[in-house]
Amino acid sequence: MQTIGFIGVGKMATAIISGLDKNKFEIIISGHNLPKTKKQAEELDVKAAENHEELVQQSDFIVLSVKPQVLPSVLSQLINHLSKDKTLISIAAGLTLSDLKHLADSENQPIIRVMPNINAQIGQSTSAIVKNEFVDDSAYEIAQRIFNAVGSVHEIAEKDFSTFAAIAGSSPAFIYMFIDAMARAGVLHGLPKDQATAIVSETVKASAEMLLQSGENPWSLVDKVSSPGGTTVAGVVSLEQNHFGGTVIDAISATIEREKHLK
Ligand SMILES: NC(=O)C1=CN([C@@H]2O[C@H](COP(=O)(O)OP(=O)(O)OC[C@H]3O[C@@H](n4cnc5c(N)ncnc54)[C@H](O)[C@@H]3O)[C@@H](O)[C@H]2O)C=CC1
Ligand SMILES: O=C(O)[C@@H]1CCC=N1
Repeated sequence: MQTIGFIGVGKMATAIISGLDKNKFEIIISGHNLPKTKKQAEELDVKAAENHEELVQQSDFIVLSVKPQVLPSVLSQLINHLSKDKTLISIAAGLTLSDLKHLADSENQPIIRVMPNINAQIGQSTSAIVKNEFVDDSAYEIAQRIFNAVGSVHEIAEKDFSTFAAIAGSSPAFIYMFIDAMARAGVLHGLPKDQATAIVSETVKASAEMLLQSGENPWSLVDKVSSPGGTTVAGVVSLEQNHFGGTVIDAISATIEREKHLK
């Protein structure tokens, strides 16, 4: 059985570990506070390493799940313990395969970059994956299996990772903002907040399902909902007049821009 080590056990690592079948993968974790790591290991039903070095020694795959600003110092502690039969997987935003190779101080270290999202927590992450030339087919297939266990995996070119990170990694936050704003409008007009949030969430979920299942493009569905002289088109025109599309595009561009300056 392959052993997967997670360094940094915060929101993302916890979400991913929760979705993995412990009968198919051996899982080991290490953090920066041993008593806390041991408690997390108990809760997640996985092993705790005494330190990062021990984790690396015992792991076939090492998932770097710390913040991008912390990752360089973590990786610098691992340099002397890495070998070509161990694959590094980074889920950090903003650090390229080339940055990671440089930080690992190795010319031919197998490295995979993945961008998951918070929906891993319910087994529905939309993740992107890319590898360097030192990852063999079998390691790449196992890495894809790890992230397929918590959602879907898209192979994309590394040049598109910043864009993917914005429209899939960060976008759940923007979607929650949209849901909350619409629910608040429901409250303004008399509905209880919990009920309004549930109503909007169900509608957002079904509308996304509709797009995926029907294969129609979003604007043709907008037109289907908008009766001539009816209610929907009044709201559609108000959104347009208030720069809804442009505002969303600006937010994605700002997110992409920030990703490029994280390290
Ligand atoms: N939160 C999200 O929605 C997403 C996050 N990511 C990426 O995932 C990575 C982790 O993000 P989160 O889980 O959100 O952050 P987090 O802050 O919840 O988790 C990071 C964990 O690392 C631990 N840590 C700090 N210093 C450490 C060290 N020296 N050694 C070991 N552990 C240490 C912290 O105690 C914390 O538990 C980041 O690089 C982020 O860019 C990627 C996609 C989505
Ligand atoms: O906000 C962040 O930096 C991370 C990357 C994608 C989602 N959260």
